[in-house]
Amino acid sequence: MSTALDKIIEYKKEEVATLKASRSFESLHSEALHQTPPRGFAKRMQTIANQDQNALICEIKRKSPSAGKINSLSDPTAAAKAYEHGGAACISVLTDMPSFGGSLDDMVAVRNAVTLPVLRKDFMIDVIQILEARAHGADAILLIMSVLDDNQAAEMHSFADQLGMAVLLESHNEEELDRALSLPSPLIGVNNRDLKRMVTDLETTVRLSSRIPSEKLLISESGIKASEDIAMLRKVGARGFLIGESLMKSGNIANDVRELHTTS
Ligand SMILES: O=P(O)(O)OC[C@@H](O)[C@@H](O)c1c[nH]c2ccccc12
Repeated sequence: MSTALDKIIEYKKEEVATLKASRSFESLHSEALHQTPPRGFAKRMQTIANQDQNALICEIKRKSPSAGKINSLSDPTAAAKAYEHGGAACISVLTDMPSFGGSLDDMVAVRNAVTLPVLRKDFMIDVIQILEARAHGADAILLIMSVLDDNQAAEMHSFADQLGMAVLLESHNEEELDRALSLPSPLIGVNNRDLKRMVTDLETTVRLSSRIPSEKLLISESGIKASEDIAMLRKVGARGFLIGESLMKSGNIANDVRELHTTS
């Protein structure tokens, strides 16, 4: 049976083919090299985590396969500024249009509106998407272990390294996590949401946490709504948190970010 994730990967392959047909690797590469330098995404996450505080990656998204419509968000920069004021470490912007209603234009606008490092959140299956991300100013990318084999993950990781970008490695089970841990990035995301079945369970972070060595930063992703969630996840060592839906639906984003940021 094909899952929501399978469908996304199918149209990503088409998007990549369209991109390759419209842009040469060389011209995109030169654009990427002429961009404003990357902001230190991993450094900022680690500095905050090392102070025993919560390093929040706050996310901009309009809709999702699991939640449906979240926020019509006529101006994503207003939310981004509120994230910054509330004390977010970094910002993630969904750039996938069909399933999440986002775009590279959103990401560019957000990055121009804040001083925080910005992650291009999309389904990366080819190095050209990383080049495209940097050419639009992205400071970091997400690599989802379940959609990449070891060779692809290693190749894409080192390509991002060469461009000076940070890499957030996402896993959802033991096998994916062990593969992520063998790569150099310190940013180890555990997605509490099963992208195949679209069910979310914070216990995923709890279960996988013991496998993560102390030199890596555990970032718990998805389904985080309240201070109690953060307090529980901190107990198993998480100091990084990726939060979207609950903040996008908040009536006072900056306040909510501040509360989550300072939860101990
Ligand atoms: O909106 P939430 O439940 O707070 O989750 C944010 C983020 O973790 C989620 O958007 C996400 C995590 N990994 C992904 C991969 C692709 C798309 C989306 C995601």
